[in-house]
This record gives sequence, C-alpha cells and structure tokens, in this order.
Amino acid sequence: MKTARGDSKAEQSRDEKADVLKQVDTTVISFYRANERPYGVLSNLYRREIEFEGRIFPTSEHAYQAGKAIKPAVREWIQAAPSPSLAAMAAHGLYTWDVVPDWASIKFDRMRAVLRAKFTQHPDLAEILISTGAKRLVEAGTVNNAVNRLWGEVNGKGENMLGIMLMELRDQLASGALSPVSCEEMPGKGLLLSEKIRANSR
Ligand SMILES: Nc1nc(O)c(N)c(N[C@@H]2O[C@H](COP(=O)(O)O)[C@@H](O)[C@H]2O)n1
Repeated sequence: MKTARGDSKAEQSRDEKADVLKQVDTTVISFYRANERPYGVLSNLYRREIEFEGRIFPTSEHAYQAGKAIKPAVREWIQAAPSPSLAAMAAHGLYTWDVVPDWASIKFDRMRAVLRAKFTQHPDLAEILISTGAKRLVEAGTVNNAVNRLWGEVNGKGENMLGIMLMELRDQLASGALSPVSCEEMPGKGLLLSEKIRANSR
C-alpha cells in the first residue's frame, strides 16, 4: 500500500525509525583547544601532518589557510608558519589582491577536502571521530567573534560549520563510504601519502 507521498508503508516506517534514531542522541561534544583530550583532535589546530594537494602540511589549519593565497610563494610561507595560529594570522593579514577569487565561498569546499584528508590519512583520528557516535559536535569558541560563530558556536549561537562538516565526515567514515588508510601497512615507504594510497590500491 502506498502513502500520500507515494512511499510504501515499509519505506515510510523505515524513514521514521531513521529520523527517530537521528534525534535520540542530543548529547553535545564541545571542543576547541587542540590539547584537550580526547576531542582536541577535532580542532584544526591539532598537530598532525597531512598531505594535501601533493604537499605536506604540519596541521589541517595550515593546509586550509594556505589555500587562501594566490601566489605560490605566499602559500609556501603560510605552509611554513611555526604554528597553526600563526598560519591563520598570516592568512587573515593578506591584502584582498593576494586572496584567491571567491575565497568566501570556495573556502567551505576546501575545508571539507582538508578534513577528509586529515581523517582518512590518520586511522587513529578517524577512530576518535567515529567514537563520537551520533552526538552533536560543536567547536565551542571562547571569544565571541565572527570567525568563532561561523566555524563553531559561542554561547550556543553560531553556524557551527566545522562541527557540521565533521559530523558529515563521521557518517561517511562510519558507513564505510570513506575508509581511513593506514600508512604503516602500505608498500612504498618514502612516497608521498597520495602515492602510497595509489600504490596500496594497485
Ligand atoms: N582552537 C581554535 N582556536 C582559534 O583561535 C580558532 N579561530 C579556531 N577555529 C578555527 O580557525 C579557523 C578560522 O578560519 P578562517 O580564517 O576564519 O577562514 C578555522 O579552521 C576554525 O575551525 N579554533
């Protein structure tokens, strides 16, 4: 029998159950400081190298912020920043003519891609992300400013874009749509991670 929407009863009941399951876990996991255990790993300021666009970056923040610069020399300068906060400060200080066109809109795709690289290249980090289950992830900024309200929330208010992207990635990892790759197990030591991934899939 079909419902008004054209779904079968069984399909409708399955969708309703999925909706209920999604709503059950309203617990929030807040993170911000990279040195907090265990969820500081969710911060882009957490110190873990990632390979992105054929380069090795000290943190996901370096990889994300480097994409803001047009000139290769400036990208390299951001990549070499001694800390993720300094990488962000350097990128924030760029003149508009040094910033890639449409950065305000393309930065979200870049952040998604950087997060995918971070959590697929590091199975231990993927495990922590998956271990958060269906809990709501929130980058809980301590200072009330536009950056913190865009990527996270301050006093419960904000778009929480980083939290949302992490929850989307968690779903992809938990469902097997994306798989973390263990570099230790791969042939071809000395290669860039992407080359190892390719070598491993041959
Ligand atoms: N732990 C932490 N400390 C800060 O000071 C932060 N601003 C953040 N948030 C991250 O900062 C990045 C800001 O990106 P934009 O330069 O505004 O595009 C972004 O990676 C946030 O997650 N976290």
